[in-house]
Amino acid sequence: MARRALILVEGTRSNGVLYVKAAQRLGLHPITLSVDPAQYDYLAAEGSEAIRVDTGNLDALIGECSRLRATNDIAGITGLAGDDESVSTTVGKLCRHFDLPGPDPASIEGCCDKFTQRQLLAEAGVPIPAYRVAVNATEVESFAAEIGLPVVVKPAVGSGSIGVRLCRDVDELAEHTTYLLGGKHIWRSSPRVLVEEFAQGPQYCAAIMGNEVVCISALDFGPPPHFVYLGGTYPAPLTEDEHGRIADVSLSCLRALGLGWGPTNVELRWTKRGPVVIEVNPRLGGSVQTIEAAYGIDLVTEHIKLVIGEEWNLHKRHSHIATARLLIPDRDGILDWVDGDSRAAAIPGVVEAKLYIKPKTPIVRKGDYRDYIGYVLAASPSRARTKAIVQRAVDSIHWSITPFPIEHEQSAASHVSAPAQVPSGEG
Ligand SMILES: Nc1ncnc2c1ncn2[C@@H]1O[C@H](COP(=O)(O)OP(=O)(O)OP(=O)(O)O)[C@@H](O)[C@H]1O
Repeated sequence: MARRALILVEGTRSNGVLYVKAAQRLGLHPITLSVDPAQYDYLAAEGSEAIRVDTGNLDALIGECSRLRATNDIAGITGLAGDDESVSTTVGKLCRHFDLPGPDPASIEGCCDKFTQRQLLAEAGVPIPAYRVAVNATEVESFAAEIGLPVVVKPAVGSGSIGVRLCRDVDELAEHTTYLLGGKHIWRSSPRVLVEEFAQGPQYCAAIMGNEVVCISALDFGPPPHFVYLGGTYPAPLTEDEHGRIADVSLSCLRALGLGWGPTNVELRWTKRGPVVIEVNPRLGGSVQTIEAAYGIDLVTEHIKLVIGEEWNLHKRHSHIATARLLIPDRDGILDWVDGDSRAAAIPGVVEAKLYIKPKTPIVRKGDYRDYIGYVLAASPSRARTKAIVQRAVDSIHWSITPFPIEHEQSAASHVSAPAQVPSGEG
């Protein structure tokens, strides 16, 4: 009998290995298709099959999957869009081609362009920040003046907070516009920049499967002008009324965007006018392990079940308070040493403590999700206890970074302006 294969198009540093392992647990043979499989360390570490394919090219993917069908029963296909969200649309089309369960590619495409997404949400009356799309510096400047500073300026297509900045005055605005439009930012398509009202208030994220809000978390970010994701807590401390309003707005996004198949993540901020939608992503967020620690639901496994046409089970097995904390280096330079991960992992209540970096690695912070060097996840039945456990774990991890010599420091300084973000860092 042919083995049952799960095709994974591309991967991610956070969720990729979870998909590979969950597929194996479900008795499936995972096969990753990627433009560069070597970028995913877990494939070699797990000995998981990978094939080099131009995943930006639908015909190439169809060709490879057709070839694989000779020796495999393809049970399902799904995509793990890392930096390149167009993968999700291509995967939707690939599923349609092979008549396999998958999301609507047109809805995914609309969602992945932040400007189109804003337009669709605005038409449906979903609360969002004021926004404009600009193609040159003059437009950025005049739209920012129209909206009023501070504004958030970001690429119309992108993820992981790459190129997203808070511009509080005209100098920051000019500097970031030059960064985005002056050749430093890498554009996959013609440059378009969103200029948005800065929606101020605590940030939440609704994790949705199908049309069901599974849970809502509170998210933490590093200091402005960057939006470096620092972690999140499940469930968010919300009243029933606040929870209901966030859930309602999140579900209205699904209707506006034609989503509702598989996982969706809705990020919102609670502002003076209540919940305002920051972004809708048609995929699982990076918090699946935190959700599992809080509720005992493995959303990766449940997503794969949907992808292969099986029934999922979103039943919560328990209800704990789970917090994930990413460790961000406090300065640029060469990492001399780092330790304490096993000490942190041994603390009761710590689910996982990991370091992603080895000594002698140069560190140049970028001001986005790529900056994290470690991770701590803790859970307990009480909010205060979880908070204390996370703090103890973070405090157990130490490192030392020697700044670059002066000539490097000057060139590095142009990428960087974030101060220390994790109090546990050495020095
Ligand atoms: N208009 C805004 N008002 C307030 N905060 C914003 C706004 N736009 C973006 N942000 C902040 O910047 C972060 C990243 O922005 P956004 O989600 O648009 O970018 P992204 O690159 O798609 O990130 P991700 O893939 O993590 O969702 C948001 O999570 C939010 O904290």
